[in-house]
Parts: sequence; structure tokens; C-alpha cells
Amino acid sequence: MIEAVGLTKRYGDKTAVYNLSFQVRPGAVTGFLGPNGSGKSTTMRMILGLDNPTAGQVTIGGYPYRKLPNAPRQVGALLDAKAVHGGRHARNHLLSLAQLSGIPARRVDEVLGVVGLQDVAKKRSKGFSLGMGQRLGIAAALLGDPQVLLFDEPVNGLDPEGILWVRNLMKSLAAEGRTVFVSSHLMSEMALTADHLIVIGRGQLLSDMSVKDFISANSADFARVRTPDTEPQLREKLSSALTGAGGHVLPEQDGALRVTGLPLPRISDIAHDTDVRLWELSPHQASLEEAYMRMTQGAVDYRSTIDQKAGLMEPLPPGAQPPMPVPGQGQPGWYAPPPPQQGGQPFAMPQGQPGLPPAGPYGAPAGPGAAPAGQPNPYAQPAPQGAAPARPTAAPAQPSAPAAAPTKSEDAR
Ligand SMILES: Nc1ncnc2c1ncn2[C@@H]1O[C@H](COP(=O)(O)OP(=O)(O)OP(=O)(O)O)[C@@H](O)[C@H]1O
Repeated sequence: MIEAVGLTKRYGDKTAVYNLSFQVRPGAVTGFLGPNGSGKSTTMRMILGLDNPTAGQVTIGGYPYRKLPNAPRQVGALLDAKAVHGGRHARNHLLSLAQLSGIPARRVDEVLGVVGLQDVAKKRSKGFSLGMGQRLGIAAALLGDPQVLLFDEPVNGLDPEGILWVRNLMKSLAAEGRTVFVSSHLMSEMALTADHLIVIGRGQLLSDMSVKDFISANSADFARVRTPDTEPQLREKLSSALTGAGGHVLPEQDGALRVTGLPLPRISDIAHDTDVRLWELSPHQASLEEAYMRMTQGAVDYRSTIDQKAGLMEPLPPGAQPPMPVPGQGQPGWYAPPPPQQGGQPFAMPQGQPGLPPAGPYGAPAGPGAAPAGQPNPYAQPAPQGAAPARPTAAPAQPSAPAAAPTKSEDAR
């Protein structure tokens, strides 16, 4: 088991991880999710002893990584697939790692087979594609047949078949009773791969629960209702009637209404009773991707500005309509509205925290992410009430590269 308690990491005045406490249990795949720069890699480096926590601690099987007996045989990790000597053959790369850890050479050939690189074993890794590099990194993680495995974005650059292979590999490693901790940006992929999810934003814990609980807490059903575009007053009329009947109504970007709290037949009856024609009445379920976006939207550091494409766009011909955005399909700035529980938490709380105090800054639950005694929360700047999170007007500076040097990452394997 991996256990973090009050884990905090500061780089100068930058707080990368703040008071993070969680457990990663054996026999399950635990997904580690968070937006760019939220502290996933930093946390993984601290787990692997590549960075020292500023405060708190993290242990594997009760030991900090550096004190773990025979660590390379107990813990395997893929942190940075590019942390490879490009001039070495794939097999030689693995062989050198194996020799450093007292792992027999035959194991190298076994893992090359497991990751499907046996045919390119004698090729220099600098000629490898992104996906082949990921496979080589996974082979290195598996080398010591460890009980604890950490993967930082293992599906990065893999084709659909590779993604499926990684998914099945993670599951089978967990089914063998191993501890599998895997970071990703892809909620949809994690929903298929992981049993448990830990979500962080700006270095703080946002959610710690099983995928099953995450789905039931966040996949609210809703109805999409459209009235004739040509008669906006009908939309207003229906909206008031639905609200009066106890529904919760929110506008969609394309002019439709998103209704929760009323079953479809009731919506239909209300429309009929108020003499409003409908162009659409359809059942929907908020996707996990939407729930994740909603959960992390206050903790996103790097956001694109709208590309104005000044002078590049063809003017629309007179009378033509711009293309309709499709809800949930990633149009810039579109987020699902909050789930139906009005006045409740915007998202479900971590396990074992019933009756938590109100959400902390950036939607972080005040419980697990709350400032430890005597330590001010560096993120505790009040967000403007009711306002969307501020968007930078210019692209922010590129975050500095993580500190883990290739040699260090190799040590961790
Ligand atoms: N060595 C370092 N020195 C200074 N700042 C750092 C260092 N390593 C990470 N950071 C900062 O800490 C924050 C967390 O970075 P980290 O790489 O852990 O995030 P992440 O969640 O892994 O991001 P991504 O999903 O983009 O890989 C970022 O703001 C980053 O700039």
C-alpha cells in the first residue's frame, strides 16, 4: 500500500502539492487525475524518493521509498518514457537496469515479450515512436516483477490497440493483488481502467472514491428540451412552468434547456398544458468527463484564449447560421452545469468524510485539503463570488520541467 499523509511540496514560492493525504490499496487500479500542473508527477516523484516533501510523508508498505529494502524489486515505475539513453538498444537499456538491481537477464526478454517489443529489441531507442517508448518504459517498470507499480500517463502516444493493451495490463496486474497507481488526464479512460479515483487540483485533494461511487454521484440524468428557435417567448414560458413544477432549468449553449428533477413524461405534459410546442425532448446522462471537468474547472492553471483568427475567417453569407455546438463535445469554455442537488456540494466528497464542512478554495473539500494546524493554505485566495475562474488574457509561461533527471528515474525502477 502507498500512503501519503499531509504531503506538501514547495519549489521556492510555488506550492506544487499541498497537504495531500490518501491511500493506494493493493488489488486495485487507482487512477490519479488532475489538470496540467496539478501536482501528479510531483506526487509520484515524492512517492519514489526522487523529491523530498517539504512537509508530510509518503510511504510504501510502511517505508519511505529510500528506506524500502530491495526497492527496485518491490516498486516499478514509468515516470518519463523519454528518460532513456537513446543510443542504447532497447534490450541493452533494460539489461543495464536489470544488472543494477540484480535481476537476471532472462527477465529482460520476458518483459520485452510482455510489451511486444521483442522484434525491435536490438534497435536503438532514439528511433522509437512515442508509443514504442511508452512500451519500453512499461517494460522497465515490470522488470523487477514488483508488487507496487506507478505509471505516469502510460497511454500517452499509444494507438487504440496500445491503449486497450495498457488497460488490460493494469487490470491484470491489479487482479494479481498488486498496487497499481496510474496518472492520467483522461477521465473516460480511467473510468474504464480504474477501480478507484484520486482527483487533485492545484496540488490539493478534490475527490477520493471508488469509480462506482464517482459514477453514481456524478452521472446525473437530465432532459434536453428545445422549443421553436423562432419563438423565444415559448422557451421562457416553458422554463417558468418547469421551474414552477419543481424542475431545475439551465440554458444550453445552443438555445435548448437542460432540465433536471422532472421525468420526461411530466415535462411533456407541462409543455402541453402551457401550450408550448417542442422541437426536442430527449433523455441524457452527464458524462464522467463532464463531471470531471466540472470538478476541476476551478483548478485549471492553463487555459487557452479564444483564437480570434482575425482576418482569417470567411464572413458568413447573409442569413447563414454559425454551426451549432454539440454539448459535451469540447467546445471552448463549455462546461456542464452543476448536478441537480441545488445547494448541495458541486461534486461528491471523498470517502469517509460524511458531513464535511463546505468546499474549500477551488472547490477543494475543506476536510482532506484543509490547512494543517499552523500552516496557512497557500491557495486560500478567495475566488470571485459566482464568477467563472479568471482566464489569462495571454498564454501563461510554460511551467518549468519536472526535476526528475533521467538517471534518477532509472534509480526508481
Ligand atoms: N522542479 C520544479 N521546480 C519548480 N516547479 C516545479 C518543479 N516541478 C514541478 N513544478 C511545478 O509544480 C506544479 C505541479 O507540476 P507537476 O508536473 O507535478 O504537475 P502534473 O499534474 O504532473 O502536470 P501534467 O499533467 O502537465 O504533467 C507545476 O506548477 C510545475 O510548474
